[in-house]
Amino acid sequence: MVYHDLNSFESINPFTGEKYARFELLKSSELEEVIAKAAEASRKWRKTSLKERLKHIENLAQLLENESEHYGQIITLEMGKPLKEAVAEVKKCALACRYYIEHSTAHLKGRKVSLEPGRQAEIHYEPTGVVLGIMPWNFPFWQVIRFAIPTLVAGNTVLVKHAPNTPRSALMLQQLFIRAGFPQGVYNNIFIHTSQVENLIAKREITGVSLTGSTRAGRAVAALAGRYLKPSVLELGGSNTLLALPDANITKVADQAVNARFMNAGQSCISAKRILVPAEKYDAYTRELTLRIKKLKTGNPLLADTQIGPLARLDLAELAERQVEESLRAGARLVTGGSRSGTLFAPTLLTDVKPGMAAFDEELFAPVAVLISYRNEKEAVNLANNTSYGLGTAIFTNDIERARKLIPKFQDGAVYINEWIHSDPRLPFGGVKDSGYGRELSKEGLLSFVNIKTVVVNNN
Ligand SMILES: O=CCCCC(=O)O
Repeated sequence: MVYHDLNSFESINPFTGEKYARFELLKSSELEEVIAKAAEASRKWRKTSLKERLKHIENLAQLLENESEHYGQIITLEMGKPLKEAVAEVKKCALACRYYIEHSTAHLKGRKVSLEPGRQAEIHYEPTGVVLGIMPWNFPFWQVIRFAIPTLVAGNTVLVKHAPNTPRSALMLQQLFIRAGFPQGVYNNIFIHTSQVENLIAKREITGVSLTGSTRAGRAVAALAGRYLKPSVLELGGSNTLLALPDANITKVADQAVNARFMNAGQSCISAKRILVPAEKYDAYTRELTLRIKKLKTGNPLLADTQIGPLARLDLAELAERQVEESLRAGARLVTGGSRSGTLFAPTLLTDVKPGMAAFDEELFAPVAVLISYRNEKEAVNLANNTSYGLGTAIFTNDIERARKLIPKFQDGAVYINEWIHSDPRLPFGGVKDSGYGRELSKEGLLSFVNIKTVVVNNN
């Protein structure tokens, strides 16, 4: 197995190690040309009607729906998620397009406010210009679409800096936008090094930046956005809690916890990284989870029955291994898994995990379930909030009213009751604390990069 060179854009199959392609970084002069084209395109694109913009989004939705298998293969070969999940990811991109086709007119309508007789106010939503998206590899189509579609619908153009290990997905997305008929310069893939990002954010043409990625990257981008006064949206790491209340159905929770933790081999910000169960049911949960985790089929992500593919890069597998080993040394117990062959990480269950251990304190981006016990509700809430992250908590119980009372206690961007947390184009998505700020998707995502213009008309 080979390491990715993260200073370049390299497509390597994480299951076989086969190198597909390596792409040159844009030279400064080439990047200047792209920025100029995006700015020129933005002057025209902002004047097109919403209907015209949505026509292109409709074309894109159709391409994504009709060719989901093809693009799913590209994702799987490049970052290793099981083909079934990759195809579902592409289909979800089409769903996001369809959500905005249906709702953008209402969301962008603005509103009127009557002030005094003869005085009226209006709130207009206007595009801002060219918005930069810095996107990750774990959902290489979905995260880009989640940023780009609302941003384009609002009348902006975009530059997209994708992750260095998913350049083929990046190029396929660029092609898709061209095939869907978007004018030249509206959607721009840029292969640039992180060191080029500051100059880009500093440019007058760049009017905002959206980053999905690590908290470390978020801090760096937020500092630049602050220095150059550009609005930013940050969707960063997470350490979501899945909390089973004492009355919850153990089988149902175990099924959902395994889905919530092992999807995409655990490489998701919203994955259930800490499973909290009552102390008196700890052994039962350990048994039920172990049964399910042992059955997970690991291997070639192209095969229909594979549930856990390789991790996307060798260095990520090594990092996860280090986190598991450190947790074991600190007193956690390994119930199953724990081993690795190259990028293939065995589905793992750690129990007896406590604050202070890597498996509790750090984001574990791997197929590792972490089981924690609590003695009472207060302790459960404290444990859930005992993290720097704040994306989401899922509560399982038959007592919805009891769960409702807990909602304000969680320092999170989302609380789901009796469902594992996943994003949905109809709902705002984002976090608090080290998980970032701002929201994507739904109406809030559409308004992330608009100028909210207040207009007052005085007829007196
Ligand atoms: O790493 C973040 C994953 C987000 C996945 C989703 O939007 O469902």
